[in-house]
Amino acid sequence: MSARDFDCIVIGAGVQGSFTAYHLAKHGKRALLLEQFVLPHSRGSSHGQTRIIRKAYEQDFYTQMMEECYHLWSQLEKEAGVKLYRQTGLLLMGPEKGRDFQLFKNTMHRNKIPTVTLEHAEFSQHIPQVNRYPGDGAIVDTTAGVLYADRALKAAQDVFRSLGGVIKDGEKVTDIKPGPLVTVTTVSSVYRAKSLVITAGPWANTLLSHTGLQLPLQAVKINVCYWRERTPGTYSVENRFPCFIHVEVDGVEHHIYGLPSNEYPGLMKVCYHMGSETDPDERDRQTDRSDIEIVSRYIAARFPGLVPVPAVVESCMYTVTPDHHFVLDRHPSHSNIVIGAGFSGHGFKFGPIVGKVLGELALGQVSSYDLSPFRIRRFPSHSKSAL
Ligand SMILES: Cc1cc2nc3c(=O)[nH]c(=O)nc-3n(C[C@H](O)[C@H](O)[C@H](O)COP(=O)(O)OP(=O)(O)OC[C@H]3O[C@@H](n4cnc5c(N)ncnc54)[C@H](O)[C@@H]3O)c2cc1C
Ligand SMILES: O=C(O)[C@@H]1CCCC=N1
Repeated sequence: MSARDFDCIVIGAGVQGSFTAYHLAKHGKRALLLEQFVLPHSRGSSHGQTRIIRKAYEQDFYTQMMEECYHLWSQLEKEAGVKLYRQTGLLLMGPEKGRDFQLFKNTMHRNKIPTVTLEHAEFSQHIPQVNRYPGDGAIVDTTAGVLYADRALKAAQDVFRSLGGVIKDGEKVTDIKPGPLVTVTTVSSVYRAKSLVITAGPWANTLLSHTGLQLPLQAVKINVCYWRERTPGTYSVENRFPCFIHVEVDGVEHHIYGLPSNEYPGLMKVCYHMGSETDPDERDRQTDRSDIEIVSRYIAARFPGLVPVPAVVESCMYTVTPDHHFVLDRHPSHSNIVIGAGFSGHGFKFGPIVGKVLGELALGQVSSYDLSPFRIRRFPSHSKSAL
């Protein structure tokens, strides 16, 4: 095998590509992870200090995947010798009789996820920092918490390297030639491999165009807002404030979510779970702030301990599918090309399991999970394969 020949090439060193490469190296495969930017970078979807991890979901299949995923996160913590997870619980709020609240609640109960339901009196006793509205339900997924995202990405990449994996960063892929051996051309070299995994985040369709496939993916810019506590520590991890998701907030289409103040002292991250469409190469030209206005109004009404003007605004991107479910599948025309895309703003926590599943597909194995919710063929009128 020459230095440019691999068992598998993975394009994109975000959370999903890094964990796919990690999984392949753990299985003794010679893997190459290609990244267009110099690592670490903040131009995709996986940067930033924190993400929510939870078992609370509307669908059983996500909740069930999280069961093993928690073990895989803890395994990486041990291998890398770093703390990646902090348990805080996740407070789910929303109209008690509403569809979304009921879906979350029923999934948690059906799957026997440890929960605590907060009735009105208990809510004001345990969460005095939030104004609860009449008719709102509140239930806590006690398994949930915070993942230290930047640290986690580095840990997966470090372990991958320590197992003999090769990372080439600052090396943008410019062409893909499908075949029994896939040829991948970058700005500075040409590589070949028995299989290829494309985990390119918001750039997925740019890369897929070399293979004759386009998916219904929308890249959106998210304004990541941090809000100042009037009294520092009010909503902090130390003060046992949990992560939260508020569903079906009055008059807005998408969830609002937040994490306890932690990474920036005195500031709490609260965001709207959607943004405005962007070209990933022109992210900073998307200047729409309507999501910030939505969160600001929400904070003024519900979080009296926060100043409703953002103190820090950072940028990140989601790659959204029409049903907000992931794409985890083989290419319809080239079975040795595997695609992980469309993580729709909730994929980080699944990194280790997504890496496992994509690695299995790349190795021609049967997946450990039922992948029917994630198949490309669920988009019949949109996906097209020209090759
Ligand atoms: C603000 C925000 C908050 C979020 N909160 C949560 C949360 O609380 N919990 C949760 O589970 N998830 C959350 N998510 C979602 C999660 O972070 C994403 O689903 C996940 O990071 C997607 O990872 P990815 O690897 O698919 O994409 P990316 O991280 O974008 O990685 C793709 C990589 O491919 C590279 N690439 C692209 N084209 C090429 C090319 N031609 N050549 C080489 N490399 C290329 C890119 O540079 C990039 O590094 C959040 C996302 C955002 C933006
Ligand atoms: O995935 C998550 O947990 C977060 C919070 C809810 C909306 C999206 N991301």
